[in-house]
Formats: sequence, C-alpha cells, structure tokens
Amino acid sequence: MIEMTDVNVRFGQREVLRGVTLSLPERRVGVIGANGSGKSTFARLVNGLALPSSGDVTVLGLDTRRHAARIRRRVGFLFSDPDAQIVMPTVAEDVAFSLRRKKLSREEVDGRVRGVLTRYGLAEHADHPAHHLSGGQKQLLALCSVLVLEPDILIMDEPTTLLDLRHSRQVADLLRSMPQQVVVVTHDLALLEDFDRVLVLDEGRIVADAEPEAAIDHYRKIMS
Ligand SMILES: Nc1ncnc2c1ncn2[C@@H]1O[C@H](COP(=O)(O)OP(=O)(O)OP(=O)(O)O)[C@@H](O)[C@H]1O
Repeated sequence: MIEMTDVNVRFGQREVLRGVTLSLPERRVGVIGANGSGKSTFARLVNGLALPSSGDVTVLGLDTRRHAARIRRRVGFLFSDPDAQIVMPTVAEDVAFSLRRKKLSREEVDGRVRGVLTRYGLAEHADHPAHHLSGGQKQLLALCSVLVLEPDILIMDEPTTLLDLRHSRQVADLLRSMPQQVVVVTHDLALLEDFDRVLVLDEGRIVADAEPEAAIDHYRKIMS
C-alpha cells in the first residue's frame, strides 16, 4: 500500500507536485501527463529517492523520510535511462550485482541470474559486455536486475520507450502476470489499457484519477 497525504515537492521556487493525497491499494497503477508535469518526481517519492517538501509518504507502512533504506530494499525502481542502471562489465555480472547483499551461495546467485536472463531473452548475452547491448536490450537488462530481487512493489519510469513491439508486449504481459504491485510512469498509453487505475498529472496536480479509459480521455482533452 502506498499512501500520500497533502504532499508538496518544491525544487527551489518551483512547485513540482502540489497537494497530492491518495491511497493506492490497486495492483497496477499508471501515471500519465505532459512532459514536466511531475510524473518522475511522483514515482521517486514512492521509494524515497525524492522526499516531500511537506506532507507525508508512507509505503508498506513505512514513512519514506525515516525508512528510505528499508523501503528501497522492498521497492524496486526501474529508471527511464537504462545506462544509469548498468554498473558491471557483463550482463550476468550486472544482474548478479543486484544480489550482492543477499546471503546466497554462488550456485544460488548463478541460478537466479540464469533464470531471469532466460525469461527475458538475454541468456545468450550473459557473458557479453553490458554496454554493447542495444537500447532495448539494456532496458530488459535493467528490468532483470530489478526483478531478480523479487521486490514487493515495482516502480517503472517509462519502461517501454526503447522497446520494439514484441518486447513491449512482453513487458505488458509481465505486468499482467506478476503478483507484485506496479506503478508505471509512461507515455505508452496502450500499455495501460487493462490497468486498475490511472492518475493524470498536470502541472504537479492530480487532475484525473480513474479507470484507464476515462483517465486517458481526460489526458487527451488537456493535451488538445
Ligand atoms: N532534482 C531536481 N531539481 C530541480 N528541478 C527538478 C528536479 N527534478 C525534477 N525537476 C523539475 O521538476 C519538473 C517535473 O519533472 P519530472 O521529471 O517529475 O517530470 P515528468 O512528468 O516525469 O517529465 P517527462 O515526461 O519529461 O519525463 C521539471 O520541470 C523538472 O525540471
């Protein structure tokens, strides 16, 4: 469960989020809005990467101001720029790096890494340099590195921007089948069509909060 109470976020003089109050118990939540409307900031609030200037954010019963480290262990975050997430030379090493704090044997780490790379079609690249992957493959690698940790909540910031149709569908299928709660920031409106709830941000305010069709209609109106 994600809860925000009267949340404002300011960067200097600029109010980036204003008066956000909501509870998000739904499993699949989409966040849409114009460029600069505050979507990424909203996503970053959920795992304590951004903190409210005023108001409170509670995730899994923990206040993000006081428990950011505990929350980050349970809330996976997929950044929009996969290069920002690649830290090790090879694909397999990069995924294994995510597991460094788990007390797992070498065999367990190898098994988990192999499993997730196979599931997302990267097994044949396991020993290749991560920076040689295509943009879309890097996005899948970043996803593998987050999912291998089996987070309770997954936050994704524009997860399909670099993906071709087949891989976009693969991500959509994953979001449908995974048991965890997911919050997805996206401009890919098709991805959200069977989501449980969609929030529309406009200049830092939530201006629509509804099922996908109604929320997307509202978004189209404010963008026209
Ligand atoms: N750390 C920061 N310092 C200063 N300003 C920031 C910071 N992070 C975000 N902003 C500003 O806050 C506003 C909202 O940014 P945010 O990235 O949340 O928007 P967004 O809706 O995700 O945009 P996009 O669709 O373009 O990715 C932007 O004007 C941005 O410049």
